[in-house]
Amino acid sequence: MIPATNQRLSATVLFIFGGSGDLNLRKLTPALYNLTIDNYLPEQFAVVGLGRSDYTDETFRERLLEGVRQFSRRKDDLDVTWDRFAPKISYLQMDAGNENAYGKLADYVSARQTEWGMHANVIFYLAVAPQLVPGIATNLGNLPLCGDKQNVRIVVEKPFGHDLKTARELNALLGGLFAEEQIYRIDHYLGKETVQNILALRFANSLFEPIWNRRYIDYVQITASETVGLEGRGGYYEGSGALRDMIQNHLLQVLCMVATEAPVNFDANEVRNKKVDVLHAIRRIRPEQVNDMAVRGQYGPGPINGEERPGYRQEEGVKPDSATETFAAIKLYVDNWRWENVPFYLRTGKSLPEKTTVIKIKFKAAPDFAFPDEATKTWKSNRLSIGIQPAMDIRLRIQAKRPGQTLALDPVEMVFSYKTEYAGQEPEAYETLLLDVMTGDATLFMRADQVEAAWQVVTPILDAWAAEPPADFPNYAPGSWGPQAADELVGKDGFRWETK
Ligand SMILES: NC(=O)C1=CN([C@@H]2O[C@H](COP(=O)(O)OP(=O)(O)OC[C@H]3O[C@@H](n4cnc5c(N)ncnc54)[C@H](OP(=O)(O)O)[C@@H]3O)[C@@H](O)[C@H]2O)C=CC1
Ligand SMILES: O=C1O[C@H](COP(=O)(O)O)[C@@H](O)[C@H](O)[C@H]1O
Repeated sequence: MIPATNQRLSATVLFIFGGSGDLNLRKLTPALYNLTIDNYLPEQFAVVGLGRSDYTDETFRERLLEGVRQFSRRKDDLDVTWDRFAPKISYLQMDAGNENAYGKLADYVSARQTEWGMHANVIFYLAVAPQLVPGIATNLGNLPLCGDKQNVRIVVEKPFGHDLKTARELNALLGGLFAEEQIYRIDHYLGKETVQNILALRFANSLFEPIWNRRYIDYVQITASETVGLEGRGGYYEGSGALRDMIQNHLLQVLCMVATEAPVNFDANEVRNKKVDVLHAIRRIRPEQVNDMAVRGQYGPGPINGEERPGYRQEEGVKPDSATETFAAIKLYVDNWRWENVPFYLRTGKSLPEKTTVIKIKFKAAPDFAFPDEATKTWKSNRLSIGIQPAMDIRLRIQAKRPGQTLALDPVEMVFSYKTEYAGQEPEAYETLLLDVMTGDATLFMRADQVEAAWQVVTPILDAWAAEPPADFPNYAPGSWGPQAADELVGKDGFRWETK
């Protein structure tokens, strides 16, 4: 989390493997640029992009400036701030598979330390495809400078492993090369303001905690829907699918924020211990239960918002008979004192009608016997909606008396909106996360056991789906809310999906 005060950071060298890639262009450089505007970066700061592509420092900076123009949340005073930031950027052409090239990184750090006259923190950010991670980590781990547990950190992007086995292998590899406190496994949802705010809402207000349990809550729904299709990421997505891409990481982390017990303090390990307890408490789905607890879908061709779209199987990099799911909905139970038998429904998908991530917490209905029948026609139970994005808000639905001489009731909402309250100036997730890596705060990052516990939750579903290829793919139209079976998943419990 960004420190309450504009605390001074130590001198830092940040290496970005995948400097020439999309993540750096869209997210990392715009985030660093915004941290520059806010004066969070230390005076002695250097960022080095790495890749095989041919750039000079100058052409690399030009490319990144384009990225800032296109993707930064703020562009005001662009020339002035860019001139302040650009000299800190350089490019190093290097094939990550060439183990002899890594000495150059150590030389670069020594040169900066000599120039600055001080020791520097060193961060290696691995913004590369997952298959490159073991090799890069091994070469870095062999550098003597990485023995400095205090000041050298490695950041690993998602996906963290392809399944439980490969996640364990990667954890074992990283654990043999680095101390756990040096390893920062990114889940960018944890950097979102609205996700962090769940803990503030729950534990900085006395109002909610007494009713935040099975006695008062009917169910929890977490939806992360996207209108986009593959956006050229077929090569990655085809081997992943919605369950691995979104639920194993982002949505389970959001579930943990909703379900966790109160931490005693906000130390990284305390918060992560409490969250991993939730993952351990999730009821294991037995193979014969998978069809009752999980639904998968894949979009076909068709129009979305007036635009004709190819089906998933027609996208580049996708097999014509692909069994990869672009939609997944699952039902989970958290078997502990607080949550016994409260269903948690999670769903995500591509080519859906809207881009939204929202949590709906539905409370049990109040008894209505005292009110006349006419008054209860629109009776709705209380519901807390936590808008993660694009709407960043919290809405509490209550019943109100409609003004007039008759006793009629309407459901109405009490709203807290970031836009009205904070003028929409929230930092992007990557700003928060990069700053956290620089300050050495791992609270919002995944610990090895958390990643593995999350894989354990989805493993039975992944196994069952792999064993039985879907017979009905493609089974939803672009612009719809996924396959009909997803409605039945909640419908058979007497509920329906809620986005509005
Ligand atoms: N893009 C996004 O919005 C998001 C991406 N991620 C994750 O970030 C990671 C990177 O994704 P993304 O930026 O989209 O991928 P890209 O394909 O755009 O970039 C891959 C990068 O890896 C570099 N690279 C590939 N092979 C080598 C090599 N042998 N030696 C050195 N560099 C190499 C490429 O550089 P060059 O070609 O110059 O060698 C390029 O800079 C992935 O794990 C992805 O899942 C996570 C969330 C969002
Ligand atoms: O990690 C990923 O997240 C994005 C969605 O992120 P958001 O912040 O826009 O909600 C998703 O499109 C992508 O497939 C996935 O890899």
